Amino acid sequence: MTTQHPASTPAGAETAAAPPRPPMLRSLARLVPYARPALPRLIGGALVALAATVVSLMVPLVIQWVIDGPISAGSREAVLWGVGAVFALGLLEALFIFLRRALVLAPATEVDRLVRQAFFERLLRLPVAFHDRWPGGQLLSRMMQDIGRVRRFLSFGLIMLLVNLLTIVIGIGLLFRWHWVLGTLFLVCTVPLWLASVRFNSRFDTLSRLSQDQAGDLATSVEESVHGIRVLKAFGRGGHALDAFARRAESLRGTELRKARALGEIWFWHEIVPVAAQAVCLLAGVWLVVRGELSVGELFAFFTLAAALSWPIGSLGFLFSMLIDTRTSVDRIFEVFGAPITVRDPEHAVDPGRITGRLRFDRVTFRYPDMRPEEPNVIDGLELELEPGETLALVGATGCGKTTLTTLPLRLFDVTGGAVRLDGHDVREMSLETLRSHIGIAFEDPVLFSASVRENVLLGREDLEPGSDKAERVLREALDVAHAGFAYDLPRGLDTEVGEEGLSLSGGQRQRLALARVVAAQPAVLVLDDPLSALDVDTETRVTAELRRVLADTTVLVVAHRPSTVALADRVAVMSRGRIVAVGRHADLLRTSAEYRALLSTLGDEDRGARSSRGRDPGSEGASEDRPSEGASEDRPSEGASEDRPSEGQTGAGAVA
Ligand SMILES: Nc1ncnc2c1ncn2[C@@H]1O[C@H](COP(=O)(O)OP(=O)(O)OP(=O)(O)O)[C@@H](O)[C@H]1O
Repeated sequence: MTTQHPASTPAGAETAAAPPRPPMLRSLARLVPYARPALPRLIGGALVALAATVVSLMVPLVIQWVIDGPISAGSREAVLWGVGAVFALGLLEALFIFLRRALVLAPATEVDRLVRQAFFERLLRLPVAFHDRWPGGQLLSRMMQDIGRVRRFLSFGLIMLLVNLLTIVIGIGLLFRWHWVLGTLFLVCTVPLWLASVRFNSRFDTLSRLSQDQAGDLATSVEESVHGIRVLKAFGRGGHALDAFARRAESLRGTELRKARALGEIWFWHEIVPVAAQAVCLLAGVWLVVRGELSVGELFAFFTLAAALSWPIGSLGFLFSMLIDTRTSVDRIFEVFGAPITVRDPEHAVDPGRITGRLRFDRVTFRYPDMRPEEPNVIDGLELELEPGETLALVGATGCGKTTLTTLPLRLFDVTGGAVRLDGHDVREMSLETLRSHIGIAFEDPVLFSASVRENVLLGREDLEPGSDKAERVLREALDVAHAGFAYDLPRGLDTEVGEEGLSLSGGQRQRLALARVVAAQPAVLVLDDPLSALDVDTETRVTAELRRVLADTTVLVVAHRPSTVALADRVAVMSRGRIVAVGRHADLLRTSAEYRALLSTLGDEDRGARSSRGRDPGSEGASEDRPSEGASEDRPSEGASEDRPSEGQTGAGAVA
């Protein structure tokens, strides 16, 4: 992703429509709902910090009293009392600082946890369209880095900023108490500081956003490279990925350096101004003492207080930079919170009762949200109906919209026109939970989680008590149907952790576990997006036969990329440019549809090409790709039903010709 600044959202269209940035206070106020449980302790921490400041400001007053009183009067005992009081005030201040830390640490971590949890929950609820557009690294950096920054600000920056500002106001008020000339001089001397601060704030604000977006880009580089490590290695592109990473790291470094320079500059002003103010005030103070308008004690106290104000003034630059960084982080976090949840439960969900599995695409139109207006709809007024218990294969040229169509019944995307109906109900009228309990999906690219085989396969069966007899039965049946018996031979059997994304397994093994998962869910409607593409033909044929037997009552919509997958179907629908152009039994279509014949011949070519380049799934048993084994061909559902269902030879280009 190229960095987008200042409103870093990944899609160009979304950036253009990005809402205006809220002012600082409104931006930070969005944290209040998450900070509410922690507020009492945070306020307590702020009060204690204020008490520490008040105590520290009392020291100059005691000093003034000691100099003008006991020292002038020569009372040794009173001087000792004064020294004791200064010591006691120092102790009290240290105690208050300790208390502040103890009070705010735990609540800040609690806010951190709450925001993190809400952020993750939001990520889970946001539609697939959102995740298609946002790079993972950007989300990860917001989740980890930005939320961590908010925690640090709540536990330290916010309180110190408030307390130091208050200290400065009270301190300058006290300076006026001793002599208005000194107070005015001190205040005037700080004017360059405030001017430098305004310039710093706007400059640092821009840099802050840039660096945080660049950190997100960097995280995306790592995420993409780790994810695609096999491709990088296979193509020897590790060096290229490293170069790209180094360039991004260098950009981030550059921005961080500019930030550090800006911070260094403001630190300089914050350090120099109090010292310069003291020098000017010293001159004026001595002159006032000589004129008898100020006592020595008052002058001494003035400087003690001015010195005590050095840290609050000096720290402001750093605290403002923290504030700006935090505001940027809050903006970045709330860009995700503010992203619309477009696929949501209806206000009044219908309960469809028992589902028979009639699936109808009713003049369905669909286009992806980020498509340009001149691009045609991906699905364009498509009509298709699947009878309960029917298996329908969807075939079509690459890019015609098959995968897109499979995402619509489950509402991974919502149709942009028409409706998908399940047993006559528009799927948008049902709650997502109900809908997803009736429709299952298996993708060509199977995703497994870092969990055991058992947990992965039973992912959709929350209703089953883990380890119960029923759960075990469902698990074993699903593994049988998907021909995933290899799972029993893994080092810890079904308790074997399959590793991140199941990458410790072969592609075919992952596909079969993903298929077992959808079979175990026992939905009324099953949507299969070429889920057996990594299997050799014989294993695929056996799995297909088993699916047909077990899923006799299940409505199945299967995307077929090869003739052997068409064997699963009662009927075949031919898709072209987002529409169904022919639908019928395989044999009928062979006779009546030239498009189908042409398509099958290309599918046959692709099939052979794909299988010879892909190689056989190492986990599958059976014959070689080109010569089906005897046993396998006996198992074939197409045998004896050659009229209706294509066998390998029939569906290839040769058969069609
Ligand atoms: N997230 C997306 N945003 C924008 N356009 C997309 C998106 N996903 C797919 N498309 C476009 O939609 C069209 C249909 O894609 P789809 O994946 O549904 O085709 P397909 O028929 O399944 O192709 P294949 O057989 O190669 O898998 C393609 O032109 C594709 O570029």
